[in-house]
Order: sequence, then structure tokens, then C-alpha cells
Amino acid sequence: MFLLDKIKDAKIIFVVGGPGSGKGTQCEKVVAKYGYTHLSSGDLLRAEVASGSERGKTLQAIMQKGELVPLDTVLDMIKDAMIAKADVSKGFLIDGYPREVKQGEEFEKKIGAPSLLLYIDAKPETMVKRLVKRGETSGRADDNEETIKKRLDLYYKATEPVIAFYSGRGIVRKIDSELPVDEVFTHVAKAIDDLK
Ligand SMILES: Nc1nc2c(ncn2[C@@H]2O[C@H](COP(=O)(O)OP(=O)(O)OP(=O)(O)O)[C@@H](O)[C@H]2O)c(=O)[nH]1
Ligand SMILES: O=c1ccn([C@@H]2O[C@H](COP(=O)(O)OP(=O)(O)O)[C@@H](O)[C@H]2O)c(=O)[nH]1
Ligand SMILES: [Mg+2]
Repeated sequence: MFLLDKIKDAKIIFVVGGPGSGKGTQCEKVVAKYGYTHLSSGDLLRAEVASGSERGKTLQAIMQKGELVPLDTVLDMIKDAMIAKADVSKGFLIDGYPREVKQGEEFEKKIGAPSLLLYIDAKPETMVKRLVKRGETSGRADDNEETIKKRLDLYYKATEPVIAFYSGRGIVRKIDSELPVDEVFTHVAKAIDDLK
């Protein structure tokens, strides 16, 4: 069987939410409970930057400004990472992707359709507060106030339409991430359990 056919048998979950909404935090808990494969688009890009490659240098400049890197770059990285796990994975959490409707459409053309979109929702003030705090220790070049503001603006402009797009298909579950982490997770777990 081709690897892409195996991926078609696995569940694909998009995890979408503003910067600092808690996507990564919830994905870790899903991995612990369900054994799904967690692929964070931001983490994949940061790994490329850390490798010191020429491509990484270009990416770093874009990310530091809080802008979006070219669509094909992210999609190729996600696809390669999915293929590498195709044999062992019963489900994929695609964290921080799609950032714009076009990215979602391209993903579906090249890989497959998501069964669920987890919309991790927090207030902008909450997201800024969390990121500023995370910035004290994260070492992330984009966890500074100026870039945080740009990431938020871009989120509302480019990414929120993604949620409307998939709502039309009835696969969006909105999760209130103002609650404490474990309570947020009970709602996330419910959404995943309902898939079965
Ligand atoms: N109080 C509270 N804090 C949270 C919650 N979820 C995440 N945080 C904190 O908020 C910060 C951001 O959480 P992440 O999981 O890194 O957020 P993210 O959505 O992956 O953000 P990006 O990596 O910027 O995309 C972290 O420092 C978390 O500890 C939550 O449900 N409640
Ligand atoms: O599909 C993607 C995902 C991430 N990024 C870049 O990577 C950065 C960090 O992404 P991450 O998901 O880690 O953080 P967030 O912006 O949600 O705080 C973003 O600001 C973008 O510059 C991108 O361009 N395309
Ligand atoms: Mg994250």
C-alpha cells in the first residue's frame, strides 16, 4: 500500500487558534491520551531555522516579522513529516495550520481532508499576556510585543476565515481556552471522542 493511502486511513485534525491560545499545550495532552502524532507547523519551521540551512535563514527573517512563509514550504514540511509517520500513526494533529483558506485547500489536494477542526479560542488580551510571559523563557524570537501584535493582526485577517470555511462543512468544534488547562482538555477530549 502506498504511504499516502495509509495516511488516508488515519484521522486528520486541524488545530487552529490565535498565537498563544494554547494549541501546543492541548496537543501535548492529546498525544499523551490518544497517541496521535503532533505536527506543529511552527515547530517544523523552527527546526529548519535551527539547522542553519540557507532556507532556514530566509524563514527566520519572515517569522521574526510575524509574517507568513510561502504556503508550499510549510505544506512540503508537513507532508514529509506525515509520510515519515504514516506506518505508525492512527491520527495526526496538524497544529497551527492552515493559516489561510488557501493553505487548507492545498493540503486537501495533496494529502487529504480533515475530520475535525479544533478551534482553540481565547481573548486577544489573554493571548498577548500568555505570550509575553512565555517570552521570558521561550527564547522564541517572535515572542516580543511588537511581533506578537503583528501575529495577532494576521491571525484575525488571514486565519479566522479558515474557521468560517470549515464551519460550512460542520467539522468545527470551538473550545474555550480561557479555562484552566485541564478543563480545556476535557472539552478537547470530548470532541475527539465524538469522532469515533
Ligand atoms: N491559564 C492558561 N494558560 C495557558 C493555557 N493554555 C496555554 N497556556 C499558556 O499560554 C502559553 C502559550 O501556550 P502555547 O500552547 O504555547 O500556545 P500556542 O497556541 O501553541 O502558541 P504558538 O506556539 O504561539 O502558536 C503557554 O506559556 C502556556 O503555558 C490555558 O488553558 N490556561
Ligand atoms: O503555516 C504556517 C505556520 C507558521 N508560520 C510562521 O511561523 C510563526 C510561528 O508559528 P507558530 O504556530 O509557532 O506560532 P503562532 O503564530 O501561532 O504564535 C508564525 O508567526 C509564522 O511566521 C507560517 O508562516 N506558516
Ligand atoms: Mg505552538
